[in-house]
Amino acid sequence: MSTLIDLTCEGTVLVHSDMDAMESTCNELHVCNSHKGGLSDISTISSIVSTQSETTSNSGQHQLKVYLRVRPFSKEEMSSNEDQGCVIFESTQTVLLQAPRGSATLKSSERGIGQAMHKFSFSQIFGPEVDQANFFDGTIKSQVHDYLEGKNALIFTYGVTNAGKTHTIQGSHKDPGLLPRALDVIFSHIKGKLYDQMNLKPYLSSDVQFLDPSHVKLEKNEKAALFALLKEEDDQRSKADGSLANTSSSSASSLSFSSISYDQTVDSTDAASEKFSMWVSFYEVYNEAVYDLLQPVPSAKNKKRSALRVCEDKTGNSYVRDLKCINVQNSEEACRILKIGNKHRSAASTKLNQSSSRSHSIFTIKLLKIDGSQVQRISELSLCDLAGSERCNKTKTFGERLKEAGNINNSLLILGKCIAALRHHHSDRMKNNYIPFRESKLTRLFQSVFCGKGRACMIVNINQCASTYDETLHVMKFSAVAKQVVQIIPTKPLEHLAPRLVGRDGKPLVKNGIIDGEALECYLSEEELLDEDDEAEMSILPQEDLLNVIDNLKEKLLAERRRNLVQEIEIRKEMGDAMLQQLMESEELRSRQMAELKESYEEKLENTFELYKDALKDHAYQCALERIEDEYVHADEFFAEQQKTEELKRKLVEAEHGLQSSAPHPAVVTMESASQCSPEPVQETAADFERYQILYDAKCAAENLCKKKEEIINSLENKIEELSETLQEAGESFMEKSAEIEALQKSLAGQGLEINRLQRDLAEKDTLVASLTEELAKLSKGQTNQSKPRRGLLANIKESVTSPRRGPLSRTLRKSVRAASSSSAKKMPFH
Ligand SMILES: Nc1ncnc2c1ncn2[C@@H]1O[C@H](COP(=O)(O)OP(=O)(O)OP(=O)(O)O)[C@@H](O)[C@H]1O
Repeated sequence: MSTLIDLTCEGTVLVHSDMDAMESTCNELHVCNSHKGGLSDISTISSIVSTQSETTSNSGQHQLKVYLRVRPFSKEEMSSNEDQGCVIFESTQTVLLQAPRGSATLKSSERGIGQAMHKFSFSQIFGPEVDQANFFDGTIKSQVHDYLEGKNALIFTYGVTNAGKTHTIQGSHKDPGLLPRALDVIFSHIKGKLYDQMNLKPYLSSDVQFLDPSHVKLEKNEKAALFALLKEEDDQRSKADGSLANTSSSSASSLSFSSISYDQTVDSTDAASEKFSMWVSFYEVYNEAVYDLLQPVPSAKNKKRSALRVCEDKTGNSYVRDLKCINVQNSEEACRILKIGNKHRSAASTKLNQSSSRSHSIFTIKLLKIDGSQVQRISELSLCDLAGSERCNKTKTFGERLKEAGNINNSLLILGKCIAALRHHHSDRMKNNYIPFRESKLTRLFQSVFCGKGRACMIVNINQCASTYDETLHVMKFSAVAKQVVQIIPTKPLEHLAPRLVGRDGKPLVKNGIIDGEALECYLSEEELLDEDDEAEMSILPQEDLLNVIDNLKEKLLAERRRNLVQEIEIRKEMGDAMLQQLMESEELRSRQMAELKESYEEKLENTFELYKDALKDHAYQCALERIEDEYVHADEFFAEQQKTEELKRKLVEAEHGLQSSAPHPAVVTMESASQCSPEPVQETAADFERYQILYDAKCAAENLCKKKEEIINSLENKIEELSETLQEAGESFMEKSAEIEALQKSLAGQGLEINRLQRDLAEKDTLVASLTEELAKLSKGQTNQSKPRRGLLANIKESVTSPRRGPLSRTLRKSVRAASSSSAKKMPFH
């Protein structure tokens, strides 16, 4: 019976002090479950998570909302037997995953590693029957309302390729997804309150720039050029296709809002003088580079798109430098922007999805609330369609696709690490928990939201296909961790979150309500800001504190190294076991094959021998039969004839005797001599003569018959002689065949010897495997015993800190620590 693993908040809570929680095996989880009561940290986290409401609490803590969307099977999937009941809906919040036949999960569970069934819980689960409208209502609609009230939000989809992420975010012409629906709600709210000028534009992460008329003109031209580009491309396409229909590979390329009705349910308390200005941008993170999707793609083939830089402003919030931000006046314009961006998005056809998004795309909507000439607030809503989280083998990725997959996996790995670290962050804030936001572009862009600038919400997309079960399980484990993230959002907006009005040069225009001509150089480039900040941070710390920091880091590094070592040992052990198992299996297979081969050869040889023997017998028999048939005389007839001949011979002898005793010769007896004799003897002599004559004739006939019979006997004797010759020939050929058989038997014996030799080889290989295993065990033992810390990087750092005479301390220290932490982080594989 399969054991169930509970990944719900109420059941097991994943407990990992490190960031490799994504790699939690089912075994570990199962252990957690069975020792629930024994681990204090489990119950602590569990109580925080389970008692805390998912909605806003008084303390401003929000559990990250994680929604699950299960897409329906396609016709092709149904016909290829993908439906094997892998996903079982338990309730609107819990779902069971059952490993199908042939999946790696099932195979592992059969070997005693992990379980075949897993239970997961979500904020809400949406089955295949849920349409786009209901999905929007049940997920981000309330967040869009909050956004209209000035709260920032980030919505991102996560899942393997072909799971329905793009469908969820963008949807199709007939069935629009979250983004068009969110735009609809926003525009219905600001309808009639649109700020129709373009002179107030979002600047950096959360400020507003005042544009003079010449720049407003530039903005207008840029927007017109962008829409003209779309028209041009559409015209070209329709010329090529011969139709006006847009047949872009992206499902959302032909979006429109025709099927959405404006939602008027948002209560508006805004004053009549209040206006709204809306600006959108659309960009992608592809192969760890950021590209503006609203930037025309260079037509020349050898010309590359120019990548944009991710920078941070004074408040530490990330923004994409030089990203186009377009003012939109209605939903149709926003839709056209989305359409343009989709055309430039990096998509490719993979084995699993005809049009697979190979990048993370982010559509950002910035809403400015303007009262008179004052910008009261700026809020930001971002919808991120992450690239598929699949591993390379499933998608049959090679070359450029493989590089993409590597980058996709890496950024998702960092996202996973950040989420795993954030999970403990709310309860562990004072412990200076390191969250590796800076390790990927994607997480740098998400950082400010995860750190309290707004609310994040994750949508997990899965399909129910048996063939992608293992990947889906991985996604679900990721989401189980994400669900435990608690965001702390200040109930009152921080001072620095209020937008500042700046000029074209980025200098603040208003100070205490008055435009300040003495602008400050406060928005520096990323490097400048970072270097200076870090220098300051390090140099102002007293030496003692620095030593404490070093000790702390050293401890972390040691813990990291220990964990890596344990992981490595486990991997090595697993590999060794797998190798051994494989060798044993192949040996068994080979010896079985040998035995079968031997048996089949013997059988074949025996059959051939029997065949030869039978053929020989048959041949001899046939020859004999043919000859006998030609000359066949029945034995009875032969004996009867022989008897007759004997009888005649005997009669002849008797007649001859009779003749010799009565007269000299019947032929010389004359009539005179006959008349001289008494009448009685004369009569007797005539009768005798007649009798003798008859006997003589009979004798002659018998002699003829005998002659004939003798001839027959002679011919029979000849035949017998021939037959014995044939028999002799057959005997000789039999001898030849026997010799052949003997040779075959000898070759069989030779093969037997070869088999013995192979078996000896196998025995040698066995010994080799045993010695390798022993070596592996020794190696593992050696590594475990290698606890003695080496005098490494941190010791040197520490020494350099304690020594006052050493050079520029802070820079060296920072670089070393960065290098150490990045190298240790690199050692931790996500997948
Ligand atoms: N809820 C749904 N109802 C009906 N069809 C769906 C649903 N979700 C997805 N699909 C269909 O499934 C296919 C794959 O979806 P989609 O392209 O959105 O996947 P994806 O996860 O974005 O893939 P990738 O990561 O490769 O871009 C599409 O044909 C889409 O129309």
